[in-house]
Amino acid sequence: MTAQLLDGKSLAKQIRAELAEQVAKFKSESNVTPTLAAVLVGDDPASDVYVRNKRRDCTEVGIESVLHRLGADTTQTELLALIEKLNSDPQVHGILVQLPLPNQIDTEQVLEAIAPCKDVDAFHPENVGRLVQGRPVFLPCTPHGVVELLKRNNISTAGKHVVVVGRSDIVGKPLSIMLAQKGADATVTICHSRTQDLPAVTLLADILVVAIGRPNFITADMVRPGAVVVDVGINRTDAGLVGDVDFDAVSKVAGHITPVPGGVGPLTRVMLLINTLNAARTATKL
Ligand SMILES: Nc1nc(=O)c2c([nH]1)NC[C@@H]1CN(c3ccc(C(=O)N[C@@H](CCC(=O)O)C(=O)O)cc3)C=[N+]21
Repeated sequence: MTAQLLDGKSLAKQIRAELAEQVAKFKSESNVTPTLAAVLVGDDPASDVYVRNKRRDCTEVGIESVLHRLGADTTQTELLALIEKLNSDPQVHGILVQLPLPNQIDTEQVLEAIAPCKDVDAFHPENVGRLVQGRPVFLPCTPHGVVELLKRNNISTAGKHVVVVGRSDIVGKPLSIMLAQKGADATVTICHSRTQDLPAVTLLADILVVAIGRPNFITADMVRPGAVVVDVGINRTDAGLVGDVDFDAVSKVAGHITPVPGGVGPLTRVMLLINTLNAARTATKL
């Protein structure tokens, strides 16, 4: 192991401490408690854990979280009715509908039903559009977590070649756009399952970000010595939780690397808290 570890877990803890102060100040000035409504449909055990962790984070910083648990057989109409209720509830500042949703649910329609001003995941097309135009209200949590992890470790992206592997709507696509924008100023290449000679491209990366959901997919021969490697993958295998990067091998060649767990994941959760506080600020005009 020669690479320097990018410790998301302790950074997230530090940011939560900063946030707790901001939340306390906001509460005393406004007499309003920032509130997140979390909607959990069905009984996926992983989703259960995620939502529990998010709610624990909320408690830690003084944000109220209200869980709405719906059965696996919930209909589209029932879920849309709940979202409508949360949209018009002035006590609720942020709405999180945990993904994935059961098969009978039209996910796109559900995400579009969330009021954009309460869309703390930034999944609504209005918020995606605003992000692309460089005037976001909310930043998507995982991409924002990656950007903040780099920033707080003094890793500049300006002028650097960032190679993003994965083009998902929740990570690869928005992250690529954010990194190419003014302020971040990276040169961005997006790779995906149809990319020809992927190692030839990843070897060019000053900063390599991987978000594809394939355990240990990135091997040492795909990484330029000294590169920064950010692993967004969360894969549950028989060997436990592993990322998309073969950590043991890649950490011998990389300059910096994120672990899984303890890398990007904890920061994703922190960004949800930031968005919820900002939603409450906007609703309260403070
Ligand atoms: N509406 C919605 N918004 C999401 O942001 C969202 C979602 N649905 N569905 C699922 C994915 C996944 N995701 C993670 C967040 C934190 C960790 C995290 O904290 N990971 C810990 C380990 C936790 C564990 O043991 O699983 C770590 O990497 O150290 C992981 C995954 C958010 N997602």
